[in-house]
Amino acid sequence: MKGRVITKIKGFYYVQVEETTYECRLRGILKKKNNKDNCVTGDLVEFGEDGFITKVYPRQNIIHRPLVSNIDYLVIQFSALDPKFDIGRFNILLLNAFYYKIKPVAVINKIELLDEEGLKELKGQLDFLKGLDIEVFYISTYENIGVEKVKDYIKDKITAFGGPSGAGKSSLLNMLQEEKVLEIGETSRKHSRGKHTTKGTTLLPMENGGWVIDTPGFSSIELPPIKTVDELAGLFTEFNEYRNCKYSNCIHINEPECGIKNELNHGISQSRYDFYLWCYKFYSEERWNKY
Ligand SMILES: Nc1nc2c(ncn2[C@@H]2O[C@H](COP(=O)(O)OP(=O)(O)OP(=O)(O)O)[C@@H](O)[C@H]2O)c(=O)[nH]1
Ligand SMILES: [Zn+2]
Repeated sequence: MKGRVITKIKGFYYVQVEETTYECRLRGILKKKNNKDNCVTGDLVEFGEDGFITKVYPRQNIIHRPLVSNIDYLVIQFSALDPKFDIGRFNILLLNAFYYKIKPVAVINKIELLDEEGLKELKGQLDFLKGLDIEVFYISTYENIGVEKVKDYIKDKITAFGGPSGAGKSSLLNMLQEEKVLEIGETSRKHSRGKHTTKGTTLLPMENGGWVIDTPGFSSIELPPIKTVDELAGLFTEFNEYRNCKYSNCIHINEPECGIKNELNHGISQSRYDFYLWCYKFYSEERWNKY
């Protein structure tokens, strides 16, 4: 049978096939010593009637904190106020999403705290997301505004969360996941779900299909291990269209006739370009010269 690993508890893998969860183990041949990546939460696997997993399907992506694979969306969640929205930190999360090949979705919570003027200003700051084909949801978990729309959008997918402390990630997670506790087969009861069992990352099912990852993973301050300036520029996907620079090795900083700089305030937003410069400075000073 083919199913999805939704959690790992003490060496057992819980594999969901439609409405049922099976307790499985990994075939020895699939185990590599000291390798936690053999089979992880999120993996699509093949298993037999004996409960042994015989195959782990190729992954679309994997992250290690929390350890989980095949993530479809990263919800980048901030609050409008308290704590105040921070475009710099927002861009850092966006960079992570592109680096780990996870489609980003922006969620701004606590909008009931903003007046009309404030909301307009915030929308202006996030206007560049249209050009990146990224959806933005303005929500309030307190007043249940916009939560259903988020739910619809991430239906049938695996969704991770990131954002600063206090943005309301736990509040949103609680509203997205299905109320009923997962049904786990008899045999597993002795191993599972006690308060003190060590448990891996868990996919929490949503009512209409799909899962949310139980632990918010990405922080708004960590920068991904980008190795070169080309790799960095490649993660600004809005640059792609305008890369008709005079010099083929242009890094879009001081060179003349740069296709990116020519597009400033047209195809390329100033705030994104400023963030690119900020990253370039950070990586070249703090990372790239320290081999
Ligand atoms: N005003 C307002 N407050 C909210 C809303 N949603 C959540 N909060 C409050 O914001 C605070 C932080 O919410 P959490 O859900 O714990 O935030 P979090 O992002 O999980 O925070 P960490 O666990 O620190 O990462 C709590 O006091 C919530 O009650 C909202 O829509 N409006
Ligand atoms: Zn250029």
